[in-house]
Amino acid sequence: MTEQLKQKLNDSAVLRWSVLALVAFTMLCGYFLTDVMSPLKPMLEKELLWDSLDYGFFTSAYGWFNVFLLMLIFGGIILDKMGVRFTGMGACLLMVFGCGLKYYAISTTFPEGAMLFGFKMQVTLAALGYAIFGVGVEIAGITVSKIIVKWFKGKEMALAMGLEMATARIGTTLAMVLTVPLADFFGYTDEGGAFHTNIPAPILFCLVMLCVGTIAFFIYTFYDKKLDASLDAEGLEPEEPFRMKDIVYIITNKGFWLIALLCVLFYSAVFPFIKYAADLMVQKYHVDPKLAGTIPGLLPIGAIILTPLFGSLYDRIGKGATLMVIGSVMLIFVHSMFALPILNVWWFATVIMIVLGFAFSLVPSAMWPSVPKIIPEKQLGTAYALIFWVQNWGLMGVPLLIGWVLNSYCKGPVVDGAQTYDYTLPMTIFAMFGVLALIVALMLKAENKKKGYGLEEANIQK
Ligand SMILES: NCCCC[C@H](N)C(=O)NCC(=O)O
Repeated sequence: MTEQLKQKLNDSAVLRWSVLALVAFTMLCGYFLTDVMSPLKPMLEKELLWDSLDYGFFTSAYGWFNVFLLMLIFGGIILDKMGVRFTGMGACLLMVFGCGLKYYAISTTFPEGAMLFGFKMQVTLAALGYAIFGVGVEIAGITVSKIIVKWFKGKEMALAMGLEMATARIGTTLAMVLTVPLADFFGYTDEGGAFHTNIPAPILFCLVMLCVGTIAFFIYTFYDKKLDASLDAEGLEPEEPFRMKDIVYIITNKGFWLIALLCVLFYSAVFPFIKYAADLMVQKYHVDPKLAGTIPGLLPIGAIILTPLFGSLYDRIGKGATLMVIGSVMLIFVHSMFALPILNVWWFATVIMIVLGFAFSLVPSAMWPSVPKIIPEKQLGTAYALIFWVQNWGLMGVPLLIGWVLNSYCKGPVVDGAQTYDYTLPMTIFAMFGVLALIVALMLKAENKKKGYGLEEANIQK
């Protein structure tokens, strides 16, 4: 066997970082669409006459099919059985289709009073599109995690996961910062002289981005084929086959459940918060609605810088379980500050958002690379899928809960035709998720000590 053949494809640093760039870009496009509606909440209420419950219902749709139709779990099984190329391409096509349906719903004027499943026709159709997209982006997420393990195991795995998440978060930042300017740029002034933002414009932009992201993933599939060939040439099985009984192994593992619980609790206090953060800036910190996405936009920016940094720290010195505990403490602090009636000024909100950026980097950069320490590689697709499935209960339920709480208990007076809200109760709910996340993080640290998962150990093999 020649020296060239003996070398696996992922031994080439240039190649493995290049494939990471391709799949991370696909995720960036997915994250952009995920949060594109958040800064538009006040405009949706004003222009399309949605209320907070409509918005909460629409936002919760992200998890409907993942949770109730078990699409994520099927996705994980398909991933372990059919491989990353087939599953990733399928996930990309679902994202494009879901986004297309959402664009159709938002750009169409339906007859007044038209209802579907008890909600406004437009809201329900947009939600259905978002639900289909949610299946695609989540399955893309587990596929990309598995791709990273495939290319980076025994190398810079946590750094690679951190960089992938950081790139994806650029999508969230773009959603926060670009959406309103895009909607305004394509807006129009009616005969009465009133200006109307163009809400569908940023969604169309996302649709185009998702098509480009799908092409990027398609290019990746060629590298993946080559990697499998190089593993074959080395006499290594590309991947061990998956068996159904592997699911039993995963769900009887206490460490797995602790990670899954920490995941749902932590992310319930972050992603659903992002959906309401722009509105919080307007309602509590009196930020101009046109700029309201800018401060929450800092959250992913902080994470973009810090997630790879903490990932690299975990690779080199370990302390994964401790990082998750510290991140949870910071989460409680941040949401308590947002809940308390103190310093209702934009700069304080900015400082607090930056601290949340730290927490939002610490926990994910330690949590995701910890899963392969608890679960064997051949079961990873299913394990990530099961964790995402548990997490999706929160991503679905919490935005709906917050929308309902706002509509039922937090309404203030209508000012200049716009409904005002008091965010104390929603922010207290988010802080409670932080408290529960801390308890689970401490339990995970104890379990690691007992079972020796190696969560406190470095990832890079010397
Ligand atoms: N806003 C995108 C939601 C993606 C959720 C996904 N299940 C996930 O948790 N990914 C890891 C991350 O930290 O983004």
